Amino acid sequence: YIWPSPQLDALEAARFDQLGLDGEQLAGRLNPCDSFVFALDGSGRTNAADWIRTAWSDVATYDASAGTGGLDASIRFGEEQQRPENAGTSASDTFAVVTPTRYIGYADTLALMTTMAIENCGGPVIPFRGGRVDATEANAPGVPQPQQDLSSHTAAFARAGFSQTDMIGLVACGHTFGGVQHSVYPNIVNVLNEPNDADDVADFDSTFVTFDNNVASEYISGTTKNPLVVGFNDTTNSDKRIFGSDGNVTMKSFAQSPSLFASTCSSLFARMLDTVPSGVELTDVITPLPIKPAFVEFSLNNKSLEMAGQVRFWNQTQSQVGTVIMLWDDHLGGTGIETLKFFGTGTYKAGQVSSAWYGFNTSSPNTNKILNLDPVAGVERLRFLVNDQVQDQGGVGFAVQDAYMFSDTSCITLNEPQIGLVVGRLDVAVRTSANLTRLYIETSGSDAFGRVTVTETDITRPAQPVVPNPAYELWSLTVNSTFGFTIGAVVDGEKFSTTLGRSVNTNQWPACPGVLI
Ligand code: HEM
Repeated sequence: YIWPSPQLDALEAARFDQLGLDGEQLAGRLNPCDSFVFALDGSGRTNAADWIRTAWSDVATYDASAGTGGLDASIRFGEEQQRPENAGTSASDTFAVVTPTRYIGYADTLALMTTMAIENCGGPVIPFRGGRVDATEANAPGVPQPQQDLSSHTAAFARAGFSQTDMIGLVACGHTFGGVQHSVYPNIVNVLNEPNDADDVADFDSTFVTFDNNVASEYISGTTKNPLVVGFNDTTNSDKRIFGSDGNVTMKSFAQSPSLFASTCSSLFARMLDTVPSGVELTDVITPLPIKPAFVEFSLNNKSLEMAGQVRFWNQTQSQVGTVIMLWDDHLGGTGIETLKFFGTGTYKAGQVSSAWYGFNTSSPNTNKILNLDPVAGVERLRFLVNDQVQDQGGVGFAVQDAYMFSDTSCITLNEPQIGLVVGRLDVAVRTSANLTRLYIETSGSDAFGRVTVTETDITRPAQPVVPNPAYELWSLTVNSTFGFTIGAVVDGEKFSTTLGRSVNTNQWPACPGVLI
C-alpha cells in the first residue's frame, strides 16, 4: 500500500514493530514463548496456546451457509465463555489484556496475537489481513467438544467451511501447542504430580511450547501422550478419531515432512483467521513497508514550522542503511534537506528480524524534530536518499499534511489539582491557502460493547484569528481535564488525523499569559 493510510499503518506497525524501539505492546505478551502471565512460572500453561485456542473457539461458531459467526471476537462475551464447549480460562485470560484501539479492534487483535503466537514460537509465517469487525453479541454455540463422535466433528468443521482433510490438519496444527488441564477436564486428565506443572496440564506433544510436527510424528510412532489420543477415557479421545479418520494418510504425511506440516498449517491458520461473518471485508495481506515514516507531526512555533518524525528501514541494520538523507518538496517548488540520525533498532518475530529507525533531526534525538522551517514554504511530501538511491514510493513520495497543526501557543488557563481540573486553550494553526473545510478535536471513548468510538468536537474559525506568520492563522478551542486527544480536519474533502495526541497537561503546556498556576 501507499503510505500514509492510518488503519494499514497501525496494522503494519502492530504486526511488524514488535519489540525494541517503537515496539507495540502486544508481542511482549508472547515473549518468551513459555510465558504465562496469569500464574506463577511452572503452571504448565502458556499465553501463546491460550491465544490459539481462543481464536479457534471464536471461529468454530462459523456457519458458512448463513454467513454468521467466525472471527468477530464474540468469544469475549461471558455468555460464550461460560458455555461447556469453551470450558477453561483461555478466552477470559486473553481478552483481559486486550485494549482495542481506534484502528485495531478486539477481533483484529485476536487474529494478530494468534498469528504472532504461532510465528514467534517456531511456526510458519502466516499471511495476515486486518479489518475484522467486532461482534455486539454472542454467536450461536458450535465449538466441537471431545466427547462428541467423529460424524459430529466432521459436520461441525463442514459447517464452518472446512473439509475432513482440513479438520485433521487444523486440529494437528492447533494441538502442536498446549494441552488439556486436569482442573477443567478431570474426566480426561488425572492429577499429574509433576513439579513443573502446577496446573496439571497433559500436553498434546513433547514440545508443547513451540510449533513443530511432533504432534504428528509422536502420534504415528506410537509414543504420543496426547490426552485426546491415549486418554484413559476413550469417549473423549477425539484427536484419535479425527487423526485416524482417513487411515492416517494425512498424519503420516505430516510426520514425514516438517515442511509440509508447516506450509499446510500456514494456509489453514490463515483460512481460519480470515473466516469472518459475511459482509466483512478484509484488507489485503499486510506486508512490511521497506521504508516507513512514522509519528510524523508538525507544530507551529510562532514564526517557524517544526517537523517531528521517524523513519523505519525494514529488515536492515544501521550499517546496511548507512547515511540517510531526507528531502522534502515544499509548496513553492523548493526542496529541503536534512541528514537523519540513527535512533534505534526494533525487532519482529521474537528478534529474528531487525529494522533500523532514524529520527528526523541530528541535534535533538529525543524530540526527533527539524526546527526553523519556513511556514510559507511548508512541506508537501518526503523522499529519502539512501545509498545514492531515491526512495519515494515509486515516485509519489511520502505525502504529509501541513494544512493544520498544533500551535505551541496552546496554554493552560486554569489548574485545580485538588479537584483534578485542568482547563486549557488549544490553538491550532490553519494554513490559509489550504482547502480546509472542517477542523475538530477527536476524543476516544468506548461504546456499550467496548469498541472504541471517536467523538469529534468542532473548532470554529474565530472572527479575527491571530496571524502569527503570513501562512497560518490560529483557531482555538477551550479543552478541559487531562484527557488526550488528536486533531482532525477535512482537507480537500478528505479526513486527516494527527498521530500523537496532545494531552492537556501542565507538564506539556505553559500557563497562558497572565495566568498563575
Ligand atoms: C474437534 C476439535 C477440537 C476439540 C474437541 C478440541 C479440544 C480441546 C480441549 C478439550 C482442550 C483443553 C483445553 C483446556 O484444558 O483448557 C484443547 C486445547 C487446545 N486446543 Fe483444541 N480442540 C479441537 C480443535 C482445535 C483446533 C482446530 C485448534 C486450533 C487450530 C485448537 C487449539 C487448541 C490449543 C492451542 C489448545 C491448548 C490451550 C492451552 O493449553 O491453553 N483446538 N482443545
